[in-house]
Amino acid sequence: MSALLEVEDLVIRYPAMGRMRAALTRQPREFDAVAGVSFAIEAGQTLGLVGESGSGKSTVARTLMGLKRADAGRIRFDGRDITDASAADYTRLRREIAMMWQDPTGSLSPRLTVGSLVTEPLRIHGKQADMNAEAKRLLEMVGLPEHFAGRFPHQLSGGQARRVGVARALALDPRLIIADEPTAGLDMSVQAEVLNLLAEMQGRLGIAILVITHNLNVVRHITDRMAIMYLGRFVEVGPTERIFRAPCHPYTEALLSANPEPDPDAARTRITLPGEMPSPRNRPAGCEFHTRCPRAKTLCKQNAPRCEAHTGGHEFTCHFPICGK
Ligand SMILES: Nc1ncnc2c1ncn2[C@@H]1O[C@H](COP(=O)(O)OP(=O)(O)OP(=O)(O)O)[C@@H](O)[C@H]1O
Repeated sequence: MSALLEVEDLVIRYPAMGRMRAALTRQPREFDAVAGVSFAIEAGQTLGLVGESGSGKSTVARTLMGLKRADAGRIRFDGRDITDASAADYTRLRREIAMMWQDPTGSLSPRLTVGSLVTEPLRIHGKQADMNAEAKRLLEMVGLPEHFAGRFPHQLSGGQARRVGVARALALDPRLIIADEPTAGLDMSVQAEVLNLLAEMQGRLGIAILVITHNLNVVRHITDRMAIMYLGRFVEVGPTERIFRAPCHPYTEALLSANPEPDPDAARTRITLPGEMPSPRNRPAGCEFHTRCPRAKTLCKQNAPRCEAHTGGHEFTCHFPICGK
């Protein structure tokens, strides 16, 4: 049986400079913001896409939502190849793939009531339904009282706005939700509420979720598998608990070490990476992480490592993995 979403060798480019400048400097006109990523999400599974700002997470999400074209590779949803889907195809696909945007208050139209906002996807897709009853049902699903239907976005707290975002995403009974930084800007206690809500929806409705975040607590809380992105590529992919317990890639190790552990006995020594992530417009030779890697050796500067696989779908790209080959 094939996975619900399958992404194979996805490459996504942006223009680096104008034609004239490219000719004068003999530099390529485009650069790979996403440089060949592959992953699959089974029905009802949750995958976390993690990485620093600029690693290419949002670009992957935009392409999955049909807002940016893939330059190479394939995307299949429920067995259908949607790589070159038209705008009309995407209108239909948005019934099955819903997006939860990063800034919920900013993405909610200020003049619409919460009731209209949560039922808007139904109207856009021409669904015939009793909208008041639908608003009530959707608000109930996300734990908001019925009278919230009459409120406006500016009257909502950050956590309530997220719940409205989840309700909108659920309106068309999607099979996959793409959640971009679902807890950004929320207090810790509200973050936990929103994550519990997503986990509950996933468990109750069997919806698959792709979570895009740089917050490792989010990943640990709700994902089955995680993929760590660096410069538009995956450096490590595998079962979330296993990676938290025993990361293979030094970049994953550094990210995990910077994440506060709930259990102080399990706290790791913090690893501070030198410098910033290089630009994908100018990739380092050899292993692209070698310029910041505390464990880099001569080989890393010369040769790009191959992807190695452990059992259980745990893969990593490193010459000298921490977990052993
Ligand atoms: N419209 C654009 N035109 C040119 N380059 C872009 C564009 N959007 C993003 N980029 C570049 O593509 C790379 C990947 O960006 P992307 O926004 O996907 O990263 P991200 O990991 O989602 O970051 P963030 O967490 O800040 O959203 C970065 O180098 C970024 O500067």
